[in-house]
Amino acid sequence: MMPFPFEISATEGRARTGVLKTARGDIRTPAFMPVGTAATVKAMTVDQVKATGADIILGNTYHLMLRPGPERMERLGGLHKFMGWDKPILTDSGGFQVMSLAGISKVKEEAVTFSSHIDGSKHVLTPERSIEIQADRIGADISMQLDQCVSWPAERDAAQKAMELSIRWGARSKARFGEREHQALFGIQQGSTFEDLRRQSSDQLQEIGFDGYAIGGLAVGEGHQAMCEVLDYAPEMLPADRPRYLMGVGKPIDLVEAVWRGVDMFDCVLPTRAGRHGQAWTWDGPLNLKNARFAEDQNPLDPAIDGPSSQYSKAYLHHLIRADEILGKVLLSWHNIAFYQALTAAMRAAISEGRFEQFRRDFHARHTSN
Ligand SMILES: CCCSCc1cc(N)cc2c(=O)[nH]c(N)nc12
Repeated sequence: MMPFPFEISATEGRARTGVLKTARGDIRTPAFMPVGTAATVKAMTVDQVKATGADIILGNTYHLMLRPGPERMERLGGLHKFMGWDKPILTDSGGFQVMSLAGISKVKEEAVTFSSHIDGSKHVLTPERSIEIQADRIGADISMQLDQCVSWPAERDAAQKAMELSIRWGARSKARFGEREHQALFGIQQGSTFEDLRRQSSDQLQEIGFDGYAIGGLAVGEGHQAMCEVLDYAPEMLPADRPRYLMGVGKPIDLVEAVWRGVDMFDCVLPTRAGRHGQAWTWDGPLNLKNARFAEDQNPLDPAIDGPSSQYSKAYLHHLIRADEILGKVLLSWHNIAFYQALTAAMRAAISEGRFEQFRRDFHARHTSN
C-alpha cells in the first residue's frame, strides 16, 4: 500500500497536473520546493514561505547531520517543530552534498566517509544511517535514497559504476526504511547522459519499489539543451502513476521544459541564492537589480507577483542590494520564491484547461525577451 496517494487530475501530452496527498498536507503538482538547507529557507520566515503558496520545502541531511546533529534534532522534536514548519518536508540523502561541499571524502561500497566543511570532523554516511537521520531523527515526510551522482561530462564507465552503486544503495535504503504509513521514500535514477544506463537504473529501481522516483544526475553543468535531451526520454522510463522529481532544477525555463516532458516536482537554490545577490525573476525574464539602470526606476518589480516586493520600487530594491542591506536579500528571496510558485500555479492551471502548449509558447516568447 503506497503511503501517499498521487492523483493526476489532468494531462496534456506528457505534462501532468495533480495532487500528492501526504500526512501533513497536499502537494499540488507541478510543484516547486523551496530549499531550506540548514533548517531555514535563507532570509525568509516560515510564514513568508507559506505566504508564497509553497506546499513543501526541502531539508538537507548533510548540513543537519553536521549541525545541530541528528540526535539533538530528535531531542528537539524533529525538524518540523524545530523550525515551525507544519507542512511536508522532503530531505535529500546527503551523498550529493558530500561530493560538492565536504572536505576529503571517499566513496566505498559500504559508506561515504568525509570530513565536515565546518570543523573538519570525520563522518561516515551509509544508506542505512542516511535513512535513520532523514526518517527517524529529522522526521522527513519524504526521504531520498542515498545515491552517487557523477559530474558532467562523465565517462561511460564511471557513470555505469555510479548508477550500479546507487541501485545497491537504493535497495539498502529501502530495506532500512521498510514500509511506513505516514512517510515516503523516493528512489533516484542515475546514468548521466547515457540512455541505456538510465533505462537500467529505472527498471531496477522499480523492481525495488519506491513511493516516488527522482531524476538525479542533471543540473550538474550539462546546460539546458543537454538536460532537455535527457528529459526527452528519462521521465517516461519512470512509473506514470507516481511522482517524478527532477533534482536541483532550475531556471524558470527549465521548469517549463521539464513539465512539458512529464516532470512533477522541482527544487533549486537559484531563486533564493540569486535573490540574495540582486537577481529578480519576472515573467519578462531575470533582472539584475545591481544594474545602474534601476537607480531611479520608480516602477515595482512585477505587479503580477503577490508579495511585499511588489510594494517597493526597483529604485529602492536597487539601493538595498547595492548597500548590501539585509532587507534587500529578504525582499528579493521572497519575490523569487513567490514567482516560482506563481509559475507552477500557472502551469497547473494551463494543463488543467488544456492550454499548456500555448502557455509554453507564450512563456518562451515573453520570458527571454528581456
Ligand atoms: C537540497 C538539495 C536537493 S537536490 C540536490 C541534488 C542536485 C542535483 N543536481 C542532483 C542530485 C542527485 O543526483 N542526487 C541527489 N541526491 N541530490 C541531487
